[in-house]
Amino acid sequence: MEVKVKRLHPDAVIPQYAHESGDSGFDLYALEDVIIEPGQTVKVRTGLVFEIPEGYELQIRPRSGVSAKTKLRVSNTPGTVDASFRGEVMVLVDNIKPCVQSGLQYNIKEEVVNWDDNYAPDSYIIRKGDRIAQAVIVPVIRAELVEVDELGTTERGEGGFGSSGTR
Ligand SMILES: O=c1ccn([C@H]2C[C@H](O)[C@@H](COP(=O)(O)OP(=O)(O)OP(=O)(O)O)O2)c(=O)[nH]1
Repeated sequence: MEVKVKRLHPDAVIPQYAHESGDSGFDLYALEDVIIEPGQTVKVRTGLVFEIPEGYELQIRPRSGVSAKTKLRVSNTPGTVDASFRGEVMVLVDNIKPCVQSGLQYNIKEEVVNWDDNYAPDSYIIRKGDRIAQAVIVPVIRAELVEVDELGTTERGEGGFGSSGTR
């Protein structure tokens, strides 16, 4: 399947699947440097516009490495990029690191990059070209939603939210 992608900036990186086959997704690259302070949510530019074929969507998901190594999280995972969307794809990222006033600033490898009172403590810097998230193209079903008075019964019924216990 072919998916058209347009760069809004010459520095935007056209993503590729890392392996010739078998990868579900391709990484999304930050277009520019962004500092994220503790508790902050930022929109990270990719510099890319996609033309997703009708019947599909692009989902933005976290990279496990970034989640395992840092306190950066994709805010709205999975982010939905609609087939009809012709704007720049942005990645919403939260810094959930509690601010302990350490004066340290980290990069996405969780290496300390600054120790300087000019930087907000416990902030992260995402550098231009960092792979901050991944994207997966998935089929979607557009259902016809029909209002009714009665629904079919099931064994589970209304049980949910831990009703079966945790073990
Ligand atoms: O992480 C995301 C999520 C969404 N979008 C873009 C593509 C998507 O098609 C559009 C709208 O997203 P969504 O439907 O999640 O936003 P909404 O809050 O429901 O706003 P809208 O009223 O614009 O649909 O924003 C992104 O670039 N990144």
